[in-house]
This record gives sequence, C-alpha cells and structure tokens, in this order.
Amino acid sequence: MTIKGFIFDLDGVITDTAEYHYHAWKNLGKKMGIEIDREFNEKLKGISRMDSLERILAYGGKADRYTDSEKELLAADKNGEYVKLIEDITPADLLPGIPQLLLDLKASGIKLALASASKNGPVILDRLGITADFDEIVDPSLLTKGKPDPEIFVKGAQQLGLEASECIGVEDAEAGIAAINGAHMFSVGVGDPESMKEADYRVANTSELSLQKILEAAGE
Ligand SMILES: O=P(O)(O)OC[C@H]1O[C@@H](O)[C@H](O)[C@@H](O)[C@@H]1O
Ligand SMILES: [Mg+2]
Repeated sequence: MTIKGFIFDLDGVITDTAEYHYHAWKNLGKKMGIEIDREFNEKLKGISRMDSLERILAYGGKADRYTDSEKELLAADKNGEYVKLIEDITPADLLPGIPQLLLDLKASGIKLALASASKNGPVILDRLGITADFDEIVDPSLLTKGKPDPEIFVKGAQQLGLEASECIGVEDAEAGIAAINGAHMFSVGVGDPESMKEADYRVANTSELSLQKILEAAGE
C-alpha cells in the first residue's frame, strides 16, 4: 500500500471545538462592534489566533484602530473564553466516526500526525484521551506561515518520515484543504460541499468517514 500516514486537523474534524472558536470570536467581535456570522466564520477556520483577529478587524473596517499590544490583549481575551469552553472536554466529545476511524488506522499500521494551527491542540488531545494515538504533533508555534500555506502538512509528513505522496490530509477548513493540496497530498474534506469544493474526497460530516472508502478514493 502506498498510503502510510494520515495527517489530521483537530478543530471541527476530531472534535467540535470549531464551534467553540466561533462562539469565542463572535463574543469578542460584539465587544469591538463587529458582527461575525457563520459565513464569515468559514474564512476563520484553520487560521491562527492573531491572523484570525487581523481578518476580523479588517472585515469590521477597524484594521488600524488598535495597537499591537491592544491586539495581544484582544487575542488573549478570546483565548480566555475558549480555554473555559474546552475545560470539560472528555473522550465522549470525539465526533461520530472518529473512534472507529482511529481504530481502523491503527489496525492498518498507518501512522498519524496532528496538523492543527491551535496552540491548545495538545491539551484537547489529552482531554479526548487520544494523545497516544498520534505519532507526531506539528508545533504550530514553529511555523513560518499558517494555513493555507502547505508548511504544516509538509512538516507533518517530514515528522512521520514519509513522502507527501504517502500521506492523506483530513480537514474541515477551506484554508486547510488548500494547505493539503499545496503539499501535494490527497485531501479529505469534512463539511458543506461549497467550502470543501477543492477537496479530492468529500464527506458532509465525520460519521461518513470510512478508511476503506477514503483509501479507495485515493486509488489504493
Ligand atoms: O487560538 P488557538 O487555540 O491557538 O487556535 C488557532 C486556530 O486553530 C485552528 O485549528 C482553528 O480552526 C482556528 O479557528 C483557530 O484560530
Ligand atoms: Mg479545523
């Protein structure tokens, strides 16, 4: 078999923390007088904390309103709310289909890496009880460019000791699919068809993720 590695996004793929990011940004937006809706939120998925804040400020026409240190405080405010929202995560918060997919990957001897832009990723993996399932975690603080740049997926493959052509990337973000495709990996998209239109293989939600179907679609 050619495929030897799976590289996963976390938020919105393994657990529904994408929803918590949305709520925390929406609340911060309210404090700044910027209305954030679900459509705009699609453009925030996969984007680092500070880059998300910059996008929100530009969207609200307030790009020049805050100093760098004020932006640090705003981002810390959002993260404070987010950290509270993830406090009670347990293994029951794995999205449907993910426990089985992880079992099937293990049984197939396929290695796993995490390619999340979130600095909260490791603590979430711990609370979900799946840290030991991952062979590698890409440290987002060491990246020079965030998604949609391919760097995080390229690093994931390197850390696993694999070629890009031997890996499959799984994402729920437009920026994430662009990053996987840019890394020349087969991309699996979870979400609505419009946001996931660039993915090589698409499912509407995680309960439809099947290792066998993904491998078939990838030509195995
Ligand atoms: O603020 P954190 O936890 O470091 O997360 C950074 C980014 O992580 C990504 O996984 C999320 O899709 C983004 O919404 C989020 O902004
Ligand atoms: Mg995501």
